[in-house]
Amino acid sequence: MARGVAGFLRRAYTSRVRFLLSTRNLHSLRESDCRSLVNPEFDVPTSRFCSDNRVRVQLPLNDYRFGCIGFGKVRGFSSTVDNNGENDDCEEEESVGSESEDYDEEGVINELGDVDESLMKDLAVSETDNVVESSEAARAFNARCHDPLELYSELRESEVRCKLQRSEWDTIREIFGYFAQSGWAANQALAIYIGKSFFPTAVSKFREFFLEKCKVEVVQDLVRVGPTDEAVKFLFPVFVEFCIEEFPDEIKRFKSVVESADLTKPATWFPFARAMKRKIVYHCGPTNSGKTYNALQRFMEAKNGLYCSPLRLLAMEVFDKVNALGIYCSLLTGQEKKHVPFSNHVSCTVEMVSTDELYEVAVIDEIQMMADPSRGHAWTKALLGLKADEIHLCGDPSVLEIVRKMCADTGDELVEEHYERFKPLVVEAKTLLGELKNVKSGDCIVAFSRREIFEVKMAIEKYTKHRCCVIYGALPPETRRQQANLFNDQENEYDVLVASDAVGMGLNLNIRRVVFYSLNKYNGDKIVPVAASQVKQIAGRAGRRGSRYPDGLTTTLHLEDLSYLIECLQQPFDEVKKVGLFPFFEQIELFAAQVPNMTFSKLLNHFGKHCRLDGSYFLCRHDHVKKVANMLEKVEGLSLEDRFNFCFAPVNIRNPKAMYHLYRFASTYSQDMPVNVAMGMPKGSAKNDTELLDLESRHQVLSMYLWLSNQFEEKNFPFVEKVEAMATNIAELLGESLTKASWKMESKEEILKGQKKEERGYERPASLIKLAIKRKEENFGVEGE
Ligand SMILES: Nc1ncnc2c1ncn2[C@@H]1O[C@H](COP(=O)(O)OP(=O)(O)OP(=O)(O)O)[C@@H](O)[C@H]1O
Ligand SMILES: [Mg+2]
Repeated sequence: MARGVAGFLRRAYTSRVRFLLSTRNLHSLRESDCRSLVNPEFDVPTSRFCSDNRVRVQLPLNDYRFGCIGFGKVRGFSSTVDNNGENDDCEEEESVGSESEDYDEEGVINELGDVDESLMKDLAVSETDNVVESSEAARAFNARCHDPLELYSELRESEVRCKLQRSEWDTIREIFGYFAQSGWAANQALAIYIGKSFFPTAVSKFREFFLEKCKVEVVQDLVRVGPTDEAVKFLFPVFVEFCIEEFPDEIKRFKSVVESADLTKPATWFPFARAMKRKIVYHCGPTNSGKTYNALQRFMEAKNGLYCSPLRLLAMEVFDKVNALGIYCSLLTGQEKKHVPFSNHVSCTVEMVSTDELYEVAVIDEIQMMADPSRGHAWTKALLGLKADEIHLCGDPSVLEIVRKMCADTGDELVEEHYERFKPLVVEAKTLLGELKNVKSGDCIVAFSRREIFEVKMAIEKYTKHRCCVIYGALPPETRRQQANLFNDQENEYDVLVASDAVGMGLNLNIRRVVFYSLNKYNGDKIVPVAASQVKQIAGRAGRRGSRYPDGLTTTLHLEDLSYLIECLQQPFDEVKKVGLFPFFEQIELFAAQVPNMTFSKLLNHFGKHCRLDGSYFLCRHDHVKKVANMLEKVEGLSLEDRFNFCFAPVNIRNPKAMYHLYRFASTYSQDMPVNVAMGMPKGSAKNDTELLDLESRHQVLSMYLWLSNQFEEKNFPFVEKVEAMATNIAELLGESLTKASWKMESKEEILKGQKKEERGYERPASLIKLAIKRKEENFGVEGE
């Protein structure tokens, strides 16, 4: 018995046939009636009469069909409808080879690729309530046997314009207005490749046509029904016929666009991986349970292997660790390629995964990142595309179910290994009672903004004997590593770490206790509570096996945050329903050919609007790519591929200096000239926050240059060595600056000096003291911007 979408399609379809039957008597039921349901011109069904006087409609192989906007694997079904149209007499059967069983209703997606619940609702309503039959006016209307197809033919041939009264005219206008607003009709129209953007135009032309040609009695019947769903459902088949005849070019164009934005069945994008018999081992468990350790054991045993890391820092950590154990291993990140002679092992960042090489063992760390809204596609691609006999996935249980599903799709063998934490993480109920002077040696204070991090560091160093190292996202990995080493090393006075969520993934640090300074975070748009999964990840840095403090503790600075911390730690992992995807350049190129003369940013928008995805996948966010694309619009002479590469360069779009340099790189490149960094070296370490920010952004520019040098030819980016040396020096200066940092953070006014208000993006939270007072007053209200 078909379930999910197939069943749903069948219900929707049967209901439609029933509707048709309810408007006609048996003797007038013809093949063309079925054609009004699904048009053969668009590869939809063939229909025929059976000898038992029943009409059988066979839906052939196609994914995008009338009556349902389902994409994907449903290969077809047949529906046999009894001539009296009654439910009990309805016989349904599934065509041979239907794959509908493993499909679910999530596969019903709209033009934007989201599940369209209104469609589901609409169709469910048409199934259960049979609106047509429930309405008096509609029944009378149907009784008059307006066959939509016949009506259409009549309208086409008619040359008389009927005379309408003012009130009739108004009602008809309302009916067409209602039609144009109908989500149901817009969704249904997609099946004949009338896109949502074209739908209103099509309806408006249809109205003109209808009013021009229609017979007065039909109009009067319609007026009686009024602007209702019944009227829409009656008019729709006529509209379909009209569109097919009137807009063949638009339909053809939209069909090509839709087909070229097809992201369904991503497993089939990697035929070599599909040809292999891969074994997937899922190391599934909470933080600090030995997942990565065990996967790496297998990696090191193999004759060749690939380790895919979520962070450059972690890729470096594995690179160092594995080489130290005598296994030659190279390093590959967007910015650096360190080839170790005779190495058969590679430690890389997940974005750098090559699906061309063959490996015995590959490790994909933090596999739950497949669900990351922006970067998820890199993990999905690695899992689907890696050519490795054995792939070890390390991650929490949130993606276990979807990995099972993906393995069933790819035909890979899945072995699950479940882990428990080495030691339970203990929550300290006392908290720091709002006083940073209560910090202890081995504490890691976690804050979610750069300003908070420095305020905490300054306060601790001013009021206690402790010294602090800092780790946050804008620091180069080399500096983060230097700070982590400084903190891990017991031979110095740096015994407290102040960090952002940049410490959250996989790192092994000598942390005794993780203290959340706050549990709110700016998400690029507004301030929101930190997600439970992230809280767990970060808290899981405390008490790592083999560290100085194998018993982990966690708590908050403020007592009022404690309950949220406990809630997060107790929450089971949410099951991930969808994982990220993003098109390859070749797919974008194919799509671009269908929509010529479109700017790159519009092209990406358009792709996002029209792409088709299976129910288990979502299209990753690419807002920052679009922002870069907009900026680079003025740069002429870049090929689509060049533009694609420049737009994906790692750049902080809120940093005008970095954006300026990216623009300059692209325009120099477009003139086929060697790209230079055109940036001097600072004289020494930073003496204040402005200088520190300057060092950070200089490093970001250099890092971007190195990344681009790996995407383009050497002749275009010839100064790699010089830039590498500069980047190393700046990372060192940053390290020095951080260890010496003791300046007062600048006020908001000072920071804003020379910067327009709207450019500053994130408004940093108030100072430590002000924030504490505010919190007490508000009793931990979540603040938005
Ligand atoms: N069998 C083992 N023998 C010795 N040390 C181990 C063993 N298993 C794990 N460790 C050590 O325990 C620490 C945590 O292990 P690991 O990094 O593998 O945890 P994890 O489950 O991957 O955590 P996370 O989810 O935070 O990445 C590491 O320092 C690792 O070297
Ligand atoms: Mg790990």
